Amino acid sequence: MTDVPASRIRNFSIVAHIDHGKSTLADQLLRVTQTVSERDMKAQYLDNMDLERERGITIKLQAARMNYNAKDGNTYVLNLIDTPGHVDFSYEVSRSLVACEGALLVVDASQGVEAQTLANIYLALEQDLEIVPVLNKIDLPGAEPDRVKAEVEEAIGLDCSDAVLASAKMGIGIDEILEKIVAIVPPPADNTDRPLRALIFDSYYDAYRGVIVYFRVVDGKVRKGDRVRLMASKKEYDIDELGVLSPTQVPVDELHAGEVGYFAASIKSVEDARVGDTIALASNIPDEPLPGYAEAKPMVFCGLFPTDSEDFENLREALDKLKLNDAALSFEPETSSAMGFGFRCGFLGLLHMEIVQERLEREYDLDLIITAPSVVYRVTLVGGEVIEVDNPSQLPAPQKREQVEEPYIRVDVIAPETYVGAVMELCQSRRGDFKDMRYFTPTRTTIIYELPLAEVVTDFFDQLKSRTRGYASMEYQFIGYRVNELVRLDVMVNGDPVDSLATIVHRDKAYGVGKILVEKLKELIPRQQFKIPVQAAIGSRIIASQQIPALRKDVLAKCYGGDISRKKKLLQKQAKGKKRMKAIGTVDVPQEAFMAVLRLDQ
Ligand SMILES: Nc1nc2c(ncn2[C@@H]2O[C@H](COP(=O)(O)OP(=O)(O)OP(=O)(O)O)[C@@H](O)[C@H]2O)c(=O)[nH]1
Repeated sequence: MTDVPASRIRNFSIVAHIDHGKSTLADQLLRVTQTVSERDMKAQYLDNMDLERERGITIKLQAARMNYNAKDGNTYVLNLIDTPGHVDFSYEVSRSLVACEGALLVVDASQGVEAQTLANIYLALEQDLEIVPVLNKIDLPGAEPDRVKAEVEEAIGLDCSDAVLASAKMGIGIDEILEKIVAIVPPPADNTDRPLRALIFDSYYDAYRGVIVYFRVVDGKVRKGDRVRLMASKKEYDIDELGVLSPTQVPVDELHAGEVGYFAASIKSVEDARVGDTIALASNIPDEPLPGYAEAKPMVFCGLFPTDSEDFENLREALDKLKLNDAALSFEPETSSAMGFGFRCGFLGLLHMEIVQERLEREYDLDLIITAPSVVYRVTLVGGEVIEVDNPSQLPAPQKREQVEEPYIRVDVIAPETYVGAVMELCQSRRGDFKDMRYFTPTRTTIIYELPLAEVVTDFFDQLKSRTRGYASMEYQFIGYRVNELVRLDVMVNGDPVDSLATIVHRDKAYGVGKILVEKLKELIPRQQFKIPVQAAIGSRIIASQQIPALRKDVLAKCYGGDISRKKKLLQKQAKGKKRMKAIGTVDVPQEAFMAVLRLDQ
């Protein structure tokens, strides 16, 4: 199985915007090459996590090896390396692209170029990959292949005269795609004589065999039983099992330069075999690792607290388990005066955060209070020391600090031109700096802004979607830290400061935010037997205040007459609120209150 010459190997990935049909096309390739029998063919074979399937997004990338009998009479080994499609994971996207020589660019012929089409294709072009353009969904009545071809040419500068017109759903154009892969994607360089260097492009934790490492051999060869060194982590292991992915794991004895496969070596956690690391032979370590290893750094943090403090240990266990399989997740214990014991967790981005939260609740049955996400601030203290603050309540007092810097991102929004005004208004209101706007067709534009990440981790994406009726797509990229006039806004409930409600805001926005925040909290915190003051403060200065009136005997009394639907709504609201509450002093505060700061526009 491994005696294929490099000239008969093609390594490629598929890049596409979400929903443009990447998984459906991958299924078809597996089907047509008979890699997976019709009987075993589950829909969307490559997306095998439940959560992924439900959300219809690809999170973990995977690989599949296919044998293709081409029209030239030769059999080729095609390695498909699946790339995750979402913005949070662009680091993983670029790792998997490094493992390839070419990429299929899949664009929905009824939709056209979207933000992630552009972001992913730029990553591919940066790696000098050969691109095979594919216009998918040509079976749809709304498909406009000629218009979309022109769009791709204009936006990316890629010749589309030869683009494949395909329908992954109907199985149209699949043979043509396979032939194009053989013709256009270059074979890997035959570097089998060099010392082993292989790139890890994915890994996952298996309870029985330890971490399964997916890799591409760039130089040299690797055999079962070899002792390997992971160059970044400097750890060494003996390979217990080596194999290829077709797409189930099939053991082999040896893999050489250009091939893609997996190994197991009783590695305890994915942290020890991180994506992007270089595998070498312990007995023959090359001078340089493969380029480009960078640790994925958490950008967004939030607090996770069990509603029932008895669940703290269960939460720790659950996080430990998730961490085995997710090197990018970070967490450490956090003690909050208001919330008790919990964990401060770091994520690559918002989607990553949502997925982890959902898993904890779903797979581990934990009832959690989640605090509003925060970015990492860089604070220079008086005296020059620089510290990182990922928890607003820990921002040192003004007299102790010299300056505060916050992370900035570049956001590329693609939208029909009718929504340009709406997009710009949103970005302006989030402290954005306008950078550029470009029409790539008479009716579609890219709008580029630089924005503080903190303004985007709130409800930016939801707002963008609702203000453009779902027609805009976006992509973001971290560009560095900038100094700003930032202050900490504290919140007091019934006179007690609630550290988990503290937030960092721009000085110019502090009054507005404080005012709306206390109004929101007044709505969200259920009435109790006594009056509850809710206040927002900067330092010792109260800048806004509201009072939650004491409970009347019958909460439904205020619903006049027979307005049953309003009554129902109120009861539902109460039932929902009851589910997740945290007692802060004598006041029960519901989950929604901790997220109130994110929804100030509504
Ligand atoms: N009509 C039509 N629908 C298609 C075609 N290809 C895919 N679809 C549908 O488009 C939707 C999205 O397809 P997927 O293959 O899940 O898209 P994807 O790009 O893998 O999405 P992510 O995994 O989220 O990145 C599904 O409902 C598919 O059935 C096609 O050629 N024609």
